[in-house]
Amino acid sequence: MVSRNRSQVKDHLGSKVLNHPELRNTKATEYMSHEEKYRYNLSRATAMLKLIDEEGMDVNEISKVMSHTVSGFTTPDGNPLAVHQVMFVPTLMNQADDDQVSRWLGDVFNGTIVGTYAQTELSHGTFVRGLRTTATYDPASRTFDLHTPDVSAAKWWPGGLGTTANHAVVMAQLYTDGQPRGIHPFMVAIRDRETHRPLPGITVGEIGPKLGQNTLNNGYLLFDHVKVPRENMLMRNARVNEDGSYTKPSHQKASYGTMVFTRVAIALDTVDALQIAATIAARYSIVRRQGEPRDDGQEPQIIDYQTQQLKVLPHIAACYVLRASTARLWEHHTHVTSEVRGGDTALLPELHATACCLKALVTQDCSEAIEALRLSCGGHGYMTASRLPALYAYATAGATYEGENTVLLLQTARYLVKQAGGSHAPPAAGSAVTYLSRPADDTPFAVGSPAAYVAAVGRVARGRVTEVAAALQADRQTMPEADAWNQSLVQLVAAALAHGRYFVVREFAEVVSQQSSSRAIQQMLQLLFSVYLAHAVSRAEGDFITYGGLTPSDIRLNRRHLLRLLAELRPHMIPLTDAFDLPDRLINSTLGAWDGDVYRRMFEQASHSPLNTDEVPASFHQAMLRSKL
Ligand SMILES: CC/C=C/C/C=C\C/C=C\C/C=C\C/C=C\C/C=C\CC/C=C/C(=O)SCCNC(=O)CCNC(=O)[C@H](O)C(C)(C)COP(=O)(O)OP(=O)(O)OC[C@H]1O[C@@H](n2cnc3c(N)ncnc32)[C@H](O)[C@@H]1OP(=O)(O)O
Ligand SMILES: Cc1cc2nc3c(=O)[nH]c(=O)nc-3n(C[C@H](O)[C@H](O)[C@H](O)COP(=O)(O)OP(=O)(O)OC[C@H]3O[C@@H](n4cnc5c(N)ncnc54)[C@H](O)[C@@H]3O)c2cc1C
Repeated sequence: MVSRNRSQVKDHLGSKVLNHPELRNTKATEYMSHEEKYRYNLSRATAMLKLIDEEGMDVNEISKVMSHTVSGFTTPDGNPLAVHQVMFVPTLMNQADDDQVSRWLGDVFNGTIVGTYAQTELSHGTFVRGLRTTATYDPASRTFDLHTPDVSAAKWWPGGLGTTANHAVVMAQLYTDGQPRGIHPFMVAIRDRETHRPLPGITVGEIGPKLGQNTLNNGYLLFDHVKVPRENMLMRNARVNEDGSYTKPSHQKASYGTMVFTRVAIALDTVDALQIAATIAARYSIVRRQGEPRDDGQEPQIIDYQTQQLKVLPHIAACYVLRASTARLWEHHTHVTSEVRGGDTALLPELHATACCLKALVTQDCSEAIEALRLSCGGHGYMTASRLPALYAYATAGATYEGENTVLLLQTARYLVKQAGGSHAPPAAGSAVTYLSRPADDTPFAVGSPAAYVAAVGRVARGRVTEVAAALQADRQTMPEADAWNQSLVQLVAAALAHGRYFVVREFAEVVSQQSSSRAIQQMLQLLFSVYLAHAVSRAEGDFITYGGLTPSDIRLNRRHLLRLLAELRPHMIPLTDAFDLPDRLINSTLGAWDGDVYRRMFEQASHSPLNTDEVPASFHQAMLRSKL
């Protein structure tokens, strides 16, 4: 399979990280101050960056060492250099022209330039066209004037901006020749390279605590008529010439390319967080015994409760299915990007539509799944030391950043309804939307046949898309476009998710059919796929009756089938999570260690509480006794 499926930690790079002299020794950060946590995470992030540079890693290797599996170990509270690595560097590589690349990349790679991607403003994140930071070109001085008109246009959120970056790619409204030209990227120095002080005209700082990822170092940034040389507009796509004349990009959304890349990376990466959570919950569900003793005199392992199996096992299947389909999306992105660089943008619209819906589907599924897995660990899952709260905080952030999920699903829906209505360029060979222009797959539904399930998932997607496309078309005859669109929003989102589900299951079906290494592996993949499919039907029974061709009796049969499959999967649960190849140091959970020694670990972590240092803490005298007086 694809490179991301190789062991991430037992290979050369993974073990380099785990055994690196500046990384191998970790500290518990729970009781550190905000500043101490930042310093700890930053120094580890810097060591990682040096390692990436020393090893000369390519993008696939970087994706492994930056993955949540590894970065949860290197930077447990959020990587202040993540946006530098995942967005700033790729933006320069893909949107700067060759001269600019040679001007900046040396300093980026030697660590002199540390950057961020500054797009979102206080009042605009989703609606990128509405950003209000301006970049006005003056041919006389050959400079852009970057300006923040008022506080609502302050940049707000960029990772690493708070106190780490000295440069930013700033997305701003370009004005040249007196004309607005839309959003363009500018390379802007924001802090002095030597002193790290903000440069004249720049106001910059950190935005404050968040649900999680507190050392991502998100920041704010305002410009007071900051002059930026003409050569600092990133010019691989659009250009502003010295006289102020403007050359359009080859694709109107070329400057959104970094967002597409990051959406693909997030989809791939959020599965890492799910794998960790699933491993923790699986191991804990074996160790934990509670309830009326059985014939053997022992209380039951909680995993033997049917309800617990439903809480845990489908998410293990999801790890396999989502990992494979997102890895294939990653490969597809690499292919389309090289075509776009060669000037052929034909595949870009569909890549954008697919990246949007997979990023949304995966972050939504994974954050819901991680929360279910956390609940499956009862009270102990609520403890920070279980790691489950932090994994949830990580996954749910992915539902908002890089395009809020509803908004992204609406982008996919826009593409799908155009395809269904024939108003878009026809899809290329191998496209994921050809099913919309073909008759529905009428393979009869049969419990136990993955192919029949996949066909039903396809009918749901097709039914959802064609129905909402027709409703939209009808409304357009009687009301303005924006009202017609708003009238269908909920159904559009459902259609895009259904399309995403179909994409995922078709990709996995192909992975299973291509797998040839052993019959046992083939059978296990089939079982995992069957669990995923039966669970997908059980989560959306109404859809499968309405559009998928299932009868109420099929639905009842599927419910029983799912529970039977879970019982079949249960003995394989530990090998299946062990196969994620996550050493204890990377899991970093009191509940999820390999040896299952949960209760000792819980006491051990409690011993670190500063409130346990003295038998009677000073606060007793300072607060409680005083309040009694
Ligand atoms: C060297 C490198 C190494 C690498 C590292 C490698 C790997 C990393 C691996 C692991 C790490 C993984 C994950 C990272 C983990 C953590 C990350 C850390 C922090 C997160 C950082 C977060 C950053 C951000 O959030 S940045 C801000 C993101 N903001 C958004 O996403 C805003 C969302 N809004 C939009 O994108 C747009 O407003 C819009 C919704 C798309 C609408 O745009 P617009 O109004 O301009 O367009 P229209 O809707 O009118 O559509 C017109 C037309 O354009 C088409 N379109 C739109 N976008 C695109 C596109 N991008 N590409 C192609 N086409 C596009 C649209 O479909 C319409 O087409 P039609 O007219 O034909 O219908
Ligand atoms: C942890 C984190 C890190 C981030 N890092 C960065 C970064 O490095 N750089 C950067 O530039 N930005 C960053 N962001 C900002 C992020 O990209 C935005 O927050 C995100 O794109 C969502 O935009 P918003 O905040 O404007 O949400 P809003 O758009 O205000 O969303 C609020 C609600 O409005 C709904 N809504 C909005 N528009 C529509 C619509 N057209 N149709 C239907 N519903 C709609 C949404 O669905 C949502 O329910 C980060 C955010 C977070 C949380």
